[in-house]
Amino acid sequence: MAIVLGRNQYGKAECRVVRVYRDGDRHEIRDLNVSTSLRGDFTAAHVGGDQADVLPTDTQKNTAFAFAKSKGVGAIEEYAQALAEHFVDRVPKVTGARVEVEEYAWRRIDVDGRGHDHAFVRSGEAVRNTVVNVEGTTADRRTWVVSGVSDLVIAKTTGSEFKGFLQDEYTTLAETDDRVLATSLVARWRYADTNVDWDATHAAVVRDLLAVFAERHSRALQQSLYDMGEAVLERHPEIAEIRFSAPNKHHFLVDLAPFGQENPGEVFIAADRPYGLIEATVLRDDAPAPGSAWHSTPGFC
Ligand SMILES: O=c1[nH]c(=O)c2[nH]c(=O)[nH]c2[nH]1
Repeated sequence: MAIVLGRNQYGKAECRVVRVYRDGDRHEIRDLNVSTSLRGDFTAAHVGGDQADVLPTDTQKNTAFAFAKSKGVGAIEEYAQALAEHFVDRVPKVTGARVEVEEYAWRRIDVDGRGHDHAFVRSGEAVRNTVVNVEGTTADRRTWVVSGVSDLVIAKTTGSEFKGFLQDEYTTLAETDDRVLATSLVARWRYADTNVDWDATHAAVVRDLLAVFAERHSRALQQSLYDMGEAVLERHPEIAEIRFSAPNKHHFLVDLAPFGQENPGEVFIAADRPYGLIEATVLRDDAPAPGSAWHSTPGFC
């Protein structure tokens, strides 16, 4: 029997990069969480502790900050791609790089109807993210971009039912044709290529997800996810597939009868645990193979 090194990668997780643009009085702020991960043949580092081929994670962190200054932060997809290409091109042993970027949104503080020049408030609506995987150097480069959104907390107070489900001796859930449907949506979508207007497409996809959730009657969260995914793929030919992870944030009707009150869908208890966890992928049947697009992105079926 021999013991050998299996799959491995290494990098700096969660570099909190804040880039302020201060070209005039009116500043701009970009707030990122950047994680890098390099892969290749790093056997010598693991088996024997030889660091000769190892670009320290500290250097990877420094590069993330230096690029925020020298290249600026445009769309997070572009910034992540530049970083990933740098590591693959410049570090001899690196054959693949994964760069994940989350972006926290800020908006200007409104003072007398005008957005302040240099004071901001975090807008907590959702977190935009991207994962860029690059393999091979210039002549033989492959790039995969998966972008998405997390913490998109959404609810509808009607237009949702759940009935006709399988029942057995353990079933107690009542059928309903009018319930609150709520989730904290995580969606990630894989682009078919890299020739994309990243900011515009991201905004449009989020708009489409929200509109379908709002307007389409839901027979179950599963159906809502499928409908949302189908709409995104119909409207965005540049997207090959979309994956969802959606906790069903149950809202249970409170029994107010002991207090002599009726409760026609007005007072709910929002339970935080346990929750149903509904996950689904919606894709084109002729979607290009995912390759390394989903490398190290857990939490999706
Ligand atoms: O939308 C739902 N899907 C389910 O699979 C499920 N199961 C459950 O108890 N409630 C719900 N709601």
